[in-house]
Order: sequence, then structure tokens, then C-alpha cells
Amino acid sequence: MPQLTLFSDPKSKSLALSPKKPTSTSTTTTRNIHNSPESSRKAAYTKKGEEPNLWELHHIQEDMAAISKKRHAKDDDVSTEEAVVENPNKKRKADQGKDEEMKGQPDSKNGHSPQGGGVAGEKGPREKRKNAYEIKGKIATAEDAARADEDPPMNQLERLIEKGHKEIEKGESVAYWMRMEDLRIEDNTALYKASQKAQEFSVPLIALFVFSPGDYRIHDRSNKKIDFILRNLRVLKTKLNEMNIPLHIQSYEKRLQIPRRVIKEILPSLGAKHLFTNIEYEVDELRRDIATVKLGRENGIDVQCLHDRLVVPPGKIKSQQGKPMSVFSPWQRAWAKLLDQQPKYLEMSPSPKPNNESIKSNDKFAKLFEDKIPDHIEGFECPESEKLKELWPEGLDKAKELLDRFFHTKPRQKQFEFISPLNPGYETSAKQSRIQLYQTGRNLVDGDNSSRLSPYLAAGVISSRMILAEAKKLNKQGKLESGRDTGLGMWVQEVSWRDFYNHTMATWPRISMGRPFLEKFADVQWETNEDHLQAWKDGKTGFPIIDAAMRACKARGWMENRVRMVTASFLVKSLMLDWRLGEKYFMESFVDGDLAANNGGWQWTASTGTDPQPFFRIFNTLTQSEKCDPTGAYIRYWVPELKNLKGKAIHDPYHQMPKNEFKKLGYPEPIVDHKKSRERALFRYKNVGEKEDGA
Ligand SMILES: Cc1cc2nc3c(=O)[nH]c(=O)nc-3n(C[C@H](O)[C@H](O)[C@H](O)COP(=O)(O)OP(=O)(O)OC[C@H]3O[C@@H](n4cnc5c(N)ncnc54)[C@H](O)[C@@H]3O)c2cc1C
Repeated sequence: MPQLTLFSDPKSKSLALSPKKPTSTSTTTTRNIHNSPESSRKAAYTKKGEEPNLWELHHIQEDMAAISKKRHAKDDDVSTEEAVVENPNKKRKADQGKDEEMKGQPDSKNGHSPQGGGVAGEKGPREKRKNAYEIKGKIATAEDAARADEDPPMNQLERLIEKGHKEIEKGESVAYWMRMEDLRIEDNTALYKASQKAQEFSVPLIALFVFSPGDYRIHDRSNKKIDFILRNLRVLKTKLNEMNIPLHIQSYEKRLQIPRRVIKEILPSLGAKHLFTNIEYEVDELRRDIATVKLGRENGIDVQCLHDRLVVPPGKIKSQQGKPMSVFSPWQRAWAKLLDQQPKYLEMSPSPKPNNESIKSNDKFAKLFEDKIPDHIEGFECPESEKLKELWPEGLDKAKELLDRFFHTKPRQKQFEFISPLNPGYETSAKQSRIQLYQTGRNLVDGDNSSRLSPYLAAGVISSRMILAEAKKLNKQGKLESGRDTGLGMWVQEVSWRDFYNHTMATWPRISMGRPFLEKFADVQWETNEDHLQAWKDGKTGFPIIDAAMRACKARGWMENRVRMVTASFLVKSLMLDWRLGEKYFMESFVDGDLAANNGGWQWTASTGTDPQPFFRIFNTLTQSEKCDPTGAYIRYWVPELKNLKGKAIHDPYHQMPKNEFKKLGYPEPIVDHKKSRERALFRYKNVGEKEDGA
């Protein structure tokens, strides 16, 4: 799994604060990325509309680089994007682009070094240079992002779905393509529609899952998330089997071939002419689906892409002027009003109908029941799988149990430890349940104050309609509460953030292209300090709450919301490291990694996102620590070096203890001075593109 590595730049370690304009050789400005001749060259490949743009080209090149070792002349299957495959000229361009891209890698001989994203460096071992190059490639140019925003792939897909649909005769089966975001049988729109079609035609329904390790790598999936997906697939396979529905498994390393493989190989092998799937709103996934629909049409296959992931699909909430909304509060009010006026949004899809048992003796389909869910995906092995099984037990039944506990049992202290959330010893309560205390509980890390449903929602093991329909039942008037004055309402608001961030991502695809939502902050000058980044990742910053949360993250693949904000703010505003480095690391670590929510959280913290709060909101790490872990129990558990500390020292041992006593702890000194780093952040945000003198 690629890990992002920064290069130490001794100059950047200085924290002196006096104004200085960056020089043209600065290695840190994102401005340099999109102004570079290389990016202009690549932008030239981009045609408006359906052509692969730089973003896709980059991925194509990454994929090609990854497979180049295995590739031989006899392998005529090196196609990348479907559009590229079909058009030899475009393919040549992609190949040519690859060569030039390789030339563009940092090379001390010709003095070239990559720039941008706060991650560039001139010298270092080859491996490190490659990593820097990879993160650079994850940031689209401003031009490409603007072009994508102009006509978002979501709109393109919707136009495609509306137009040109033709009735297609029945095949021998109907297929449902399950994605890693809709791992359930209940309340699954595409699965239900596929089942309806299969019933109409009196043919079997086949479920299909396509593993795409190339996607998992490029999209920074964590091994914990992949492990969670595999475990849930095993549960699903058994359940589908009981309904005589096979779960057909395929795996393709070359991710950009997937549309072609599905349309030209898998579906013909199943005799299927109808494919149903739920839409994923990330830009790469939307483009994959556009390619699939188009290729389907060329090959007499009807591909239906349906909204399912959210309570309210993107595009349904507009301002009075009919414009998309980017500010949460008014958007949330409109969301709540819509659910009130149109309760159909909370209605669930019926379950699919079982196939006839005869499928198990059918020559074509019987063997599909033997398809195996792999033990692991290469490169995503998860040695902690057994332990994680306890912490994040798989299956809808477990998710429902978690929800039930959240609604009806009291919070318990110490449930932040590495233990099952469904362990015994809980107490039911009608008045003091976790959801009722959520207004205060959501800001605490010293117990099981929130629902812990995020891995299940992110993988679609449970749907947000299901949890909100249950939340609605808790209100005596049968209304969905969503005001900030009750725990229940506050929680519903929190769930609505999930819809909000997906709406913004579908409307402004720049968000999944590595660009800031507010382009004006693209040139904020970041530090390039590898040691600081590593200390943050390892939980060795000398700030106990940061270290506790980061160590918890590594062990559990999960953090409480408050510490996600505090650790993110620390990386961006205290260490002045590019928020995209943190975004990437969280994705690589979390069991609930989800682009929309993760990016939304990072851009919110970095003040580059949709939040109207100005950039000068900077968390004070110490105050946050005292508030979210008032007893220090969380810190004591995750940072054992501090387990014997009492009082204020647990939050700030370096300043609260005599120096010789502190030294005995074996715990690092703080790696930054909070006051100075705050001033630095304020300066750099206020003077975008500039660094202080001496920095
Ligand atoms: C920097 C940062 C990164 C984040 N990365 C992710 C991520 O990769 N995946 C993820 O699911 N959430 C992410 N979040 C949002 C939030 O922290 C988690 O959803 C929450 O902590 C999960 O705990 P829970 O299930 O107990 O949530 P609860 O408080 O019980 O909330 C219920 C559900 O609502 C949704 N939700 C709650 N808060 C948010 C939010 N701020 N944004 C979007 N959805 C929300 C989640 O699906 C959550 O499971 C991130 C937040 C920040 C600040």
C-alpha cells in the first residue's frame, strides 16, 4: 500500500515569522503545480465532455506503471479507459503521456523536481521520490477541476440515463452489480429493481461483485476497510445463497478495464442483457459508470444506474433561485423540510425475491454458487482481522444491534478501548440513553457516546433510510426530529452531514479531484516536514490528545468525531502540513474511510471547504483535550507512557511537570509551539502564496 512520504526540507523547519515571498523555486506551492508547463501539456489532452482528462490520464498512467512489469507484447489487453481502447489515437496519447510523465519524475541529474501539494523534494532515495510524485499526481489542475465543475459527471450520467434508453429484450438472467458501498440485501434499490425485472422475465437474478485492487490502491483504501468488506461479503453470500441467488465474484487488477470486462465478458457469460447498479458519487466511479452505460448501449445491454446511497439524492435540494447550496445550515433546513413534506424519501425498497431452486442445477448458473470470497486481497492483508471482527462485527444484524444499543442504552465509560461494542454490561434507559445525551456526548471521547455506525453506513451494510426511519419512531408524534435542541435531533443532523457532503461532491466534483472547494486557498504555503508528518501518524507529537487519537486510529481504524477534528486541525494549522496528506492517511487507516465525509471533514478543518467560518478558527489542542477527555482516561489508555499521570499533567505533561520528571516518562517533547504555529497559520492563510521571512 503506498504510503505518502514527505521530504525533509531543513529550511522549512524554521518557525520564524516575518514576511517573505516564496521564490520561484519554492517546492511547496500548489500554485506551481497547475502553472507548470507539464500540467499545461497534460491539460491540452483534455477535451470538454467525455474524453479522459488529466485526472483520468494520470490514473491510466499509474495503472500502466503498476502493471508494466507484467506486461508483455503478447498481452494485447493493456487497454485502460474504454474511450482510450476504442480509439487508437487516444491510446497513443495516453501512452505518450505515460512516457512524458515518467520523464517528469524527480531526477537529480537534470535538476527537475516535482512541485506542489506541499510534498515536493529534490533529493532522497528513489522510493521516496516516487512517493512524492504519486501524491503530486493526486491533485488535478485548477483548470481540470473547473471544467469538471462546469459539467459534473453526475449530470452527464443523469443526462445519459434520461436520453437514449431503449427497451431491450430479455436475456437468460438479470444482473445486479453490487458495489463496496451497498453491501446489503434489505432496502437496496438496484437489487430490488433487478429482482423485479428478473421476475417480469421469469429468469434468474445474479448478483455480481467485482474486486478492483487497482481502485483500492489509487483511492487509498485501508486494509481494515477491505477486511470489513470481505467479512460482510461472506455474510451476504450465505444469505443470497439461501435465496438461490449466486454471488458471482470477479477481480480485475486493471481497474479502467472494468466497464469493458463487465459489458463484454461477464454479462455475456451470464446471458444477461439487463444490469442494475447503485450510483457511487465519486468522480472516477461516475466516469466508470458513464463508460459502462455507453458501452452497454453499443452492445445491446441495458445498464440502469440508480440513486440509493443517500436519503435524498444529489440535485434535489436547491436554493430559492434554483441553485445548488453549499452552506450546511440552510441546506439542512431544506433537507429536513423535504423529508417532512415527502416522507417517500424514507421509504425502503422491498427485499428481492428468491430465485427458483432449479438454478442450482442449471448448467450455466450452478457453478456460480461455488465462487469464493477471497481470504484477503493482495496488498491489503489484515493481520488484525480476528481482533477487528470483535470491534466491527460484520453483517446487518450487528449494525441493527448497534443502533438499538445507541437508542436505548446508557453511555459507558471506557468503551473507547479495544473491545467489542456489543459486549455485555450495558444498562437500558428510557431517559438517559446515548442518543438522548448525544448533544454533550458527541464531543466526548471517554465513552461510547456516539453510534459507531460509520463503517456500516460507509459500506452500505445498513442504509441511512433504515436508521432514520428508526429514529423517526423515537419521536412520539412520528416526526423526524432534526433540531439542535435534542440529542435525537442533533444526531439526525449529524447523519444529514453524510448526505450534504455527498451532494457537494456530486455538484462540485473538484472535491474528489484533490482540489480545495475554495480555490482561493490553493496556494496556501505548506511545510514539507517528513518528521512532523511521521510523528503525527505515529502518535508521537508530544501532545497527548493528538497522540492518543492517532494511536487509537492505527489500532481500531476509527476515531471519535471530535478527535478527528482536533488531529486534523493540528496537522493543518499547527504543523502547517497540506490537508491532503492527512486526508490520504485517514483513508489509508480508517475502517469507515469514505471520500465525501473524509474530504468534507478535512476541508472543513483546513478552512478550504464549504464551511462559511473564516480561516482563523484554529483549535487550541490543550483546551480541546481538557474538554473532550476531562478525566484523561482516553489518553491514559492509548498513551501508556502517561498512564500514571494525574490532573492537568495528563493533557500537557511537558509544561506541567518538572523537566527531570518529564524526561523519565519516555514521552516526546511537543514538536511545535502552539502560539507560534498559530501565528504562522494565520499569516499563511491571510497572505496566500507567501511565507514568513526565514521560513
Ligand atoms: C477530518 C475528518 C475526517 C472524517 N472522515 C470520515 C470518514 O472517512 N468516514 C466517515 O464515515 N466519517 C468521517 N468523518 C465524520 C465523522 O467523524 C464520523 O462519521 C463519525 O465520527 C463516526 O462515528 P459514529 O458512527 O459514531 O457517528 P455518529 O455521531 O453516531 O453519527 C451517525 C452517522 O452520521 C454520519 N456522520 C456523522 N458526522 C458526520 C460528518 N461530520 N460528516 C459526514 N457524516 C457524518 C456518519 O455516517 C455516522 O456514522 C470525518 C470527520 C472529520 C472531521
